[in-house]
Amino acid sequence: MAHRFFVTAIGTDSGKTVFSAILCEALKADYWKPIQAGLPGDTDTIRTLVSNKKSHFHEEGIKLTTPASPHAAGKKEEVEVSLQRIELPETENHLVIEGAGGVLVPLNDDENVIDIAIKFDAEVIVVSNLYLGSINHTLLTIEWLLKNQVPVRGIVFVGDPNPESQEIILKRSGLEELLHIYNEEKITKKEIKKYADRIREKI
Ligand SMILES: Nc1ncnc2c1ncn2[C@@H]1O[C@H](COP(=O)(O)OP(=O)(O)OP(=O)(O)O)[C@@H](O)[C@H]1O
Ligand SMILES: C[C@H](N)[C@H](N)CCCCCC(=O)O
Ligand SMILES: [Mg+2]
Repeated sequence: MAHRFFVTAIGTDSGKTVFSAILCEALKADYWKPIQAGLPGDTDTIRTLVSNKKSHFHEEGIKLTTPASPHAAGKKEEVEVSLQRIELPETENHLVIEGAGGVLVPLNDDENVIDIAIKFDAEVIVVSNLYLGSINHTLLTIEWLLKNQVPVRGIVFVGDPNPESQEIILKRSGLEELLHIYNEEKITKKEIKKYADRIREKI
């Protein structure tokens, strides 16, 4: 059966696109960014990072150029941002869907980015950066997801190892660590392939 994953994080600029590239490479999966706010778009970045020839990069659902929360970017550009306007691309392949920012980033007055994962029955993967303060951000994100019955596949840590933080997050959440992405000097196709080899057997 084809997997459908939704990659979220505990904030913005956290490594969702990098991890999405890794997951696409590991599964030769398709990629889709349902709401893009800001340039360059993540889909173009993913194209430069994925090496396999099977992955297909679908057109973004809603494209905004303003680097802001989708609700604000939509208002500024006079574009309607709503769940109803976002349609799943057709594919038989595994699909990696990348959110925008974190779970409760608003699309509009009533809807949030995470509603996209719920609408399309995707399993959520949480990218958790390791910085002072990240325990709270990570556990709040996971608690919200689990209390709202959103299926969470696991956690991906990004950054310098912090065993105390990682252990307590895993223990309190009961979730599995799927991958640890270290701080790399540069993110290129080579690093993406290296991490794809590590996550392949876990997913
Ligand atoms: N492990 C890493 N090592 C070094 N640089 C990284 C790593 N992970 C991410 N980066 C860099 O950090 C920046 C932000 O990462 P990325 O674009 O993946 O974040 P994002 O969560 O997708 O952001 P957005 O919310 O805008 O979609 C990028 O320039 C990326 O190359
Ligand atoms: C511009 C940025 N890179 C993302 N596309 C959107 C992030 C929205 C974050 C909103 C917030 O949580 O304050
Ligand atoms: Mg991104």
